[in-house]
Amino acid sequence: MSSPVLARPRPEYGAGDLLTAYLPGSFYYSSPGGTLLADGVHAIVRRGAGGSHADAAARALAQAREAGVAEPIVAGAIGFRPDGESSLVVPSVVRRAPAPEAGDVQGTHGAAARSWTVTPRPEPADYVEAVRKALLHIETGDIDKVVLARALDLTADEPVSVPPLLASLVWANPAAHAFAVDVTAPGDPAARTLFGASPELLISRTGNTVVVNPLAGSRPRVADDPDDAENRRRIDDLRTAEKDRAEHEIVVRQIVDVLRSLCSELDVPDPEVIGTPTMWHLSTRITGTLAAPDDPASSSLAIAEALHPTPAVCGVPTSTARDVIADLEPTDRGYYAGLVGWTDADGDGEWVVTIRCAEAAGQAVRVYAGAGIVAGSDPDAELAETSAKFGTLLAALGVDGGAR
Ligand SMILES: C=C(O[C@H]1C=CC=C(C(=O)O)[C@@H]1O)C(=O)O
Repeated sequence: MSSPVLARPRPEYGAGDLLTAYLPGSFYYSSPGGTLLADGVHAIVRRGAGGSHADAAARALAQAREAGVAEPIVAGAIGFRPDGESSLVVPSVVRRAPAPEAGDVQGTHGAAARSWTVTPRPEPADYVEAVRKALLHIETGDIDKVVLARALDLTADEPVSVPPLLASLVWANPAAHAFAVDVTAPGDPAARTLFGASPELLISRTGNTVVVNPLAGSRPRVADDPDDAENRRRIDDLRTAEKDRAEHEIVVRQIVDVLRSLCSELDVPDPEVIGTPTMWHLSTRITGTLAAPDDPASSSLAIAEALHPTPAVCGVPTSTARDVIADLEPTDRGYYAGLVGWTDADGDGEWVVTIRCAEAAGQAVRVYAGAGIVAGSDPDAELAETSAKFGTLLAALGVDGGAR
């Protein structure tokens, strides 16, 4: 008679357990698909010259399996620029839990309330001027669209602790794609953590199904609107505004072009309006069936790299828009407008667009926000839109967002 195989039972975690267990240095990611906390570094994933992150990840995952790592993943962040920074690892230990729900997350806004000095980069008037210059590029036909971003540099009177900020972000919007990634590079004077709560899914892949959910076209959400009349008016306005529909359509078109070459079926519904605690956005939830899921080009990270940068963060045509961004934005984007997520050895995974985010190092936090500029954009309205987008992070930081 054979004896039963003894297996150590897998511990079960709740989303709140993993959020509470997060410490800087770990990788945290939660979304409606579930919660993931990854600790330790089994291997650092570096692409070779001219190679892709997806190829480097596939090699690292194969080696990790050979080394006996059970169900390895590659997790981390990739910066905006093609030659920019990346921070990808095969973690030593991965814990998973269901998606966070309102009830199981403790937190408050302003968890880190303290005194801050705030320096806008550039000054708001200079951002408005940059939008005007971008509109000239659109008028002359160099580009159809560009996303112009700005940053706020915040300095606290003591070192910034990321865990309560992350908890605040998840508490404020459990349905967001919340993340915290160690992005410290050799030689950095202090550990750096990228964290945020992105509403924009770049791609999720489960088996042969992919979901891509671009957002573009926005209105600030009114917090104090007792009968919701003003918010309803803004939603209707956004749904029908020609400028916003055009801005959105540019993004969907580029994404569909990429997915068509990979999918045997593609469902592209009409845009709808979705809300975050601070914004309303036009959203299109695209679903596809992969024609060749075993092809390395169909892994979640390979598709994410093929889609990046979408015109939700860069523009059209991509390379000219990138040049316009380099010319008009005074600060390097770093990890902002890149991608954050994870992929496993089967190619399944989830990557989000790195927006509604900040980078913390020592006493400093840099918060980013951008807005899509197309023909018909109003420079003052774009400034107001970026101010509203800062609200996601500023609320968590306990910084008054007025007139930023
Ligand atoms: C670039 C950002 O947002 C993008 C995502 C949603 C709506 C957007 C917009 O309406 O401009 C942007 O494309 C950002 O939040 O920094």
